[in-house]
Amino acid sequence: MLEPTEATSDHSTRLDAETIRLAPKALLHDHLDGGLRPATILELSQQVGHELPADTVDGLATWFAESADSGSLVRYLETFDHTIAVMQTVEGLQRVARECVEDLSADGVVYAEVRYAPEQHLEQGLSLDEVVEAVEEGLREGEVLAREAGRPIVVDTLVTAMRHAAKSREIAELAVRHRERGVTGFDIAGAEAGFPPTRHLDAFEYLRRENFHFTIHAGEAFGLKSIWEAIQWCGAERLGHGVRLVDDLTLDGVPVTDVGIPYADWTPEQLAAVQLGPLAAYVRDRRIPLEMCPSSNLQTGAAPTIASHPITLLDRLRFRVTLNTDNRLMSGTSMSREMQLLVAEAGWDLHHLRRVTVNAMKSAFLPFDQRLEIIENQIKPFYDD
Ligand SMILES: O=c1[nH]cnc2c1ncn2[C@@H]1O[C@H](CO)[C@@H](O)[C@H]1O
Ligand SMILES: [Zn+2]
Repeated sequence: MLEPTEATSDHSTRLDAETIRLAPKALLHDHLDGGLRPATILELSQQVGHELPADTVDGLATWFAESADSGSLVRYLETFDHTIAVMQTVEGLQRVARECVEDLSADGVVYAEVRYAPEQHLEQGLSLDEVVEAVEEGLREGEVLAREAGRPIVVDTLVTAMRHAAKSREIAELAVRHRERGVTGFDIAGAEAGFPPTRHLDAFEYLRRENFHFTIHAGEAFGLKSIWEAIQWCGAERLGHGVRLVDDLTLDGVPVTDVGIPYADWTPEQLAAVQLGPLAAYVRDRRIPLEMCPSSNLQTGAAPTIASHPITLLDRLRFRVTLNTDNRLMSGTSMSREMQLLVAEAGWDLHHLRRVTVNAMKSAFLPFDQRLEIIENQIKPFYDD
């Protein structure tokens, strides 16, 4: 039987906003082109002559959050036109990457894998390799600044191919070419419905032969079939989102999403009685990491509220859940904010935050010895204090 999760009063009383901000965090799913500072978009857009839907920092931040809040993944993705437009030069890419590292480190993130699709940054003549080199250069600058500020952080990249395009094999080769220079993995992203991951089998087979790591966005805007294909056909090591995995769970024959009790209030007996379908059982048995992004899912309609977001049920059922931001700009969020939301609305405490943090670090594409070092030297000393 599963052990109930104890909420210790000691932990909950300590969980003010500042404690959460200081807590070391590991982030596996964050889009570089979804995390720009509004002020930077404004400045860069003037330099490159790109017209924006708002002309003040606050106006722009509001425009992104509201436009992304459409309930549809396809419309959510349209907002990226305005970030990608200012990421077409070496200077633009370097600056965005550097600021990304500074912002994550200021939020207490000690390890991050940031992803982006190089094929979307070729409009002004850069080559795919030049795009990757510019981003890596900006990240290294950011790491130096963060270290100088006393907040060390390691940031690697996942190179993404767009699932509607037909470039995944070329992009996979690009990722492998830069494996010694900060690229630790590969991903596919973009509209999910109509673009199954099996369209990109060639890329995944190549990556496996290269002993390279990859994750796949699956089970966000489309259901179990997408998750099944990502794992069983493509061989994904992790799942981007994976929220729809709850469609494979029932309690007394009722889909868990129809039970109508906030997940934080489920009793140990109810949790123990949840029935896992074969795919969900496989994912839990194999400890396949789920890169979950609560706020993003509310915006795209993949989950209704924080309290009823599957992350809480899947965590209590001991799936290997990780907590992520997805797109900090579009969701107006940060790792601290995602943690605060779960604490305020879904019954999470420091014990759960520690678990998702250690899970993320265990699931990172960073080499094992470096993962252990971060867990032992940065994560455990804080959470076990
Ligand atoms: O939640 C998401 N689901 C699917 N695709 C996404 C999501 N967020 C961002 N992107 C897509 O990934 C590209 C590379 O970073 C972005 O340009 C966006 O189109
Ligand atoms: Zn994503």
